[in-house]
Amino acid sequence: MTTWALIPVKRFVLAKTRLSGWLSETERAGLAKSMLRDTLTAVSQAQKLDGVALITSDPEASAIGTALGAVILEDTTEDLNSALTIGRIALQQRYASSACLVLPSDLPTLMTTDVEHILSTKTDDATVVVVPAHDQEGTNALLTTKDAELPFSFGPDSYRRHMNLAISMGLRPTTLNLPRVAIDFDKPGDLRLINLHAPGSHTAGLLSSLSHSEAPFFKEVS
Ligand SMILES: Nc1nc2c(ncn2[C@@H]2O[C@H](COP(=O)(O)OP(=O)(O)OP(=O)(O)O)[C@@H](O)[C@H]2O)c(=O)[nH]1
Ligand SMILES: O=C(O)[C@H](O)COP(=O)(O)O
Repeated sequence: MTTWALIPVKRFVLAKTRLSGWLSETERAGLAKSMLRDTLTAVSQAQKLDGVALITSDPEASAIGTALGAVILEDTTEDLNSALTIGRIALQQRYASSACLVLPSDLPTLMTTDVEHILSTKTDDATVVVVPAHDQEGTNALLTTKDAELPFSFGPDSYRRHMNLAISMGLRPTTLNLPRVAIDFDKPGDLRLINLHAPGSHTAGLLSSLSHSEAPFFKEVS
């Protein structure tokens, strides 16, 4: 089985809108870049992967991806689920990929061993593995295989939706609760988790540089 990771990256100027009440567009873009670097650094070292692809329309994200060894797929849709669907097909056609691990680009505490753990759960050609976000609402990792081509349904409450979709297709999806995969950074309160679990990460460094500013964000969460 040939397994690829597929990481979607939204244009940095549009990133982290849920933090827009606390951080400027420039700060949010910087945060998204740092998180991409952390995520990609962990994923690209996974021995069980045959390749890593980014799907994006952002030139800077493409440059970061290329520098860290990823293949770049162009996002012509600017819609997450459409982009992932196109990306999965492209990986099948160009690289004979038969399993696809989707990971968002905002997992600053992710470690390579977490990726290996998810991949070792793959038992056959009809495997679906879902790792929920720490709020048990989002999907922070989704492994699908060629005989279990779950349609992508990211968006609010996607964890439950992905599980229900898999069950409705007659599949038996596996849920993995992996604390470091579950930590994404969507809301101010998530900052505590990052400082606690990934003190040496690009993301923690960026956040510490921002904390010297007057951003009200840090006052609220400290
Ligand atoms: N290629 C691509 N990636 C996307 C798109 N929308 C979201 N993503 C990526 O999908 C993952 C989850 O993103 P979201 O939670 O929707 O967006 P976010 O920027 O992290 O946060 P919010 O703007 O607050 O929702 C991240 O890796 C995003 O960069 C899209 O339209 N195209
Ligand atoms: O499941 C999803 O759509 C993405 O992971 C986003 O969910 P989030 O709210 O956890 O970022």
